[in-house]
Amino acid sequence: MRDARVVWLATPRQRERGGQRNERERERERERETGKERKNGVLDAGRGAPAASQASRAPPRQTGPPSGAAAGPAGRFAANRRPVSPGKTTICSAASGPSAAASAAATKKASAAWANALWDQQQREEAILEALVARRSSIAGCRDRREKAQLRAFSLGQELQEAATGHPERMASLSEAVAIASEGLEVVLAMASGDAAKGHGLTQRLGVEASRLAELQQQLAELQARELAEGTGRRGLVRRSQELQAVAEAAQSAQDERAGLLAQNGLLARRLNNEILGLKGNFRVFCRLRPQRPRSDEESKETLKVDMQEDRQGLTVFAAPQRNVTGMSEHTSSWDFEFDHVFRPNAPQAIVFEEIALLVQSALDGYRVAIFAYGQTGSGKTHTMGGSGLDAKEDEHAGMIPRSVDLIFREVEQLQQTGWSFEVHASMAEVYNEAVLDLLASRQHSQNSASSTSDSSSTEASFAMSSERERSEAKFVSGDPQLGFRRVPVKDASAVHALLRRAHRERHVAATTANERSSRSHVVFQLSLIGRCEVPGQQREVSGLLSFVDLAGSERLHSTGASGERLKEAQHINRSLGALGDVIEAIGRKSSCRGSASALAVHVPYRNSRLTMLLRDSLGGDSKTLFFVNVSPLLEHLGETLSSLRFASKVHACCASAQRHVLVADGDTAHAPGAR
Ligand SMILES: Nc1ncnc2c1ncn2[C@@H]1O[C@H](COP(=O)(O)OP(=O)(O)OP(=O)(O)O)[C@@H](O)[C@H]1O
Repeated sequence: MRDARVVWLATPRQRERGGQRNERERERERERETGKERKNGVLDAGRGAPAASQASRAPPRQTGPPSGAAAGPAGRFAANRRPVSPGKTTICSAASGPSAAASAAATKKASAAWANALWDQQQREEAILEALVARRSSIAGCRDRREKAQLRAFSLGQELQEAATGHPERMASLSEAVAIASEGLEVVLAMASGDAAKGHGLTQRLGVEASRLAELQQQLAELQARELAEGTGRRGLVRRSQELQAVAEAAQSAQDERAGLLAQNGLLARRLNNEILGLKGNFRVFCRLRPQRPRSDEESKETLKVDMQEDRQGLTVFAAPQRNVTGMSEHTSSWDFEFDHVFRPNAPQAIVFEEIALLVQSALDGYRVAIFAYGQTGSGKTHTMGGSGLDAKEDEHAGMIPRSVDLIFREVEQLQQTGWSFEVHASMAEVYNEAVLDLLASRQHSQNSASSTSDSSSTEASFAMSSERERSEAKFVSGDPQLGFRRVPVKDASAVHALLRRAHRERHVAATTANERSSRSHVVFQLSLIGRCEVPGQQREVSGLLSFVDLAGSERLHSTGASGERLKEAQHINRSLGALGDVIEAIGRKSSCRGSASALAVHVPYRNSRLTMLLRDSLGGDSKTLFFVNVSPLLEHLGETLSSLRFASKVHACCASAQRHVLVADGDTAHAPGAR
């Protein structure tokens, strides 16, 4: 376009002047060349046959004249001016004389040299001519081509001028279009530039978004993988939990079955236990001899002579030998007694407890069990029942009560594993001069909390806060002592031990104010046991009662010579012990005629004393009763010892009689309330 525009911009006048100048130059050039040709006229002849000139150039420089005439200008020149051979020159000189010959030879030689030089010059000129001819030919060719090109350019210029002249409007419109297109292009370029900037920003954002997207995709993939894994894990957990549930159900059913079997086994064991007890007798009497206390005033006193046979559960008590009136002979009185078991003075508490453990356990089967300690003052009743201070749970001297409490709660714990649950209540009362005192009553306000916890110190502290007046006023139970009794719920053995310690202190306080009242009163400690079995198909409820009775020391009024308060106490004690004996004797008779109409006619005089009223539920019927008769080792207590042993022997006789009747009437059946 630009070339076209440049060509188009030259004016016709300019182009005409350019053409005239070129033409004049060409004319001048032709004249110069024509002039040259005139000067070189010699050469003009050979211009028409350059090929022949070329061919004549072949023979090289020679020492003699050419052998023949050469064709063409070179040949002609050679024919006119042939170089002279020196040999021929010598021959010529010999014919005309020696000096002439020498001169001729020299001339010949110079002529040969001149000819040769001329020959060389001629050769060079020919070469130049040939080059000139070739150049001229080339120039002529160029000139022709230039002329043709000038003609062609001229015609094209004319065509262009015609085209420009004939289509100005189109050119203008094209130019305008080009301008518009240029503007449009610029706009497009500007837009493209803006778009490029925008595109760059967008590209950057796109990059950020792309990386964010990639990140999100990766997170999604991770989540999906995790979800897959969790899904697998969840499925595994569900499967595992189902398996565990199945195992748990199987274990539960096995446990139920085991519990059922255990319950049945326990039941059978207890039935067997109770049958053994039944065979041994529901009334039993154990005799326990107290050892002589070392390092006491007893060491200097005469001891009672007692003979115990190995092959039987009995003993023979000997009086001191007595001389007859003449003094010539000596007589020793002796008394034989039979009991269910006799413990020697050195028998430890644990051995004694072994003998009563089954009896204690039967209270958990719904039996009413009563364990009495009977004997004169200082014979070891309290020691047998409570041990050293009633709180020696872990002590080897711990008595039957703390050991029984521990056993009961151990058993309760084991029974819980077989589907049993127990409610245990404790009560403690004292019967003094036919009055019943509730030893747990004064702290009733704190009993519930005290019983539900094994923190005995807090209960003791609260108990200590109440004044002695409050305690003494609150403790007396009027009316039916069984109804007035407070039964305190206890959760474990330590709660019971705490109660026992406090009751012991309470009793001790009373003893200081009432002068050895402890030995002049009966103390009754009871645990009521209500058990429920929840095993399917074996549901039942049992209610047992375990009573420990530390009886007041028996006393022979005529031998002690007591009077006043002591006499009154002794009378109450003897009366209540007599009433107890009567009740036991009536129970024995009733048991003897079990199953007959006369059994109904036997009246059991429970209401003859506060003690028997209190123990009404613990005596008779299907209850199990054990009497410890404690014996002092001192000879000086022989009278009291014999009295106690006779009382115990009477009880044992009744029990033995009743037992024989039971065995005859019921065969080997032992009555088990829990088995009903
Ligand atoms: N089996 C025994 N072994 C060792 N010491 C004993 C035994 N029995 C009793 N004692 C001791 O004999 C003394 C009197 O015993 P204990 O107080 O138990 O008699 P008690 O019959 O309860 O008297 P009381 O009727 O006056 O209360 C106590 O010091 C006691 O420790």
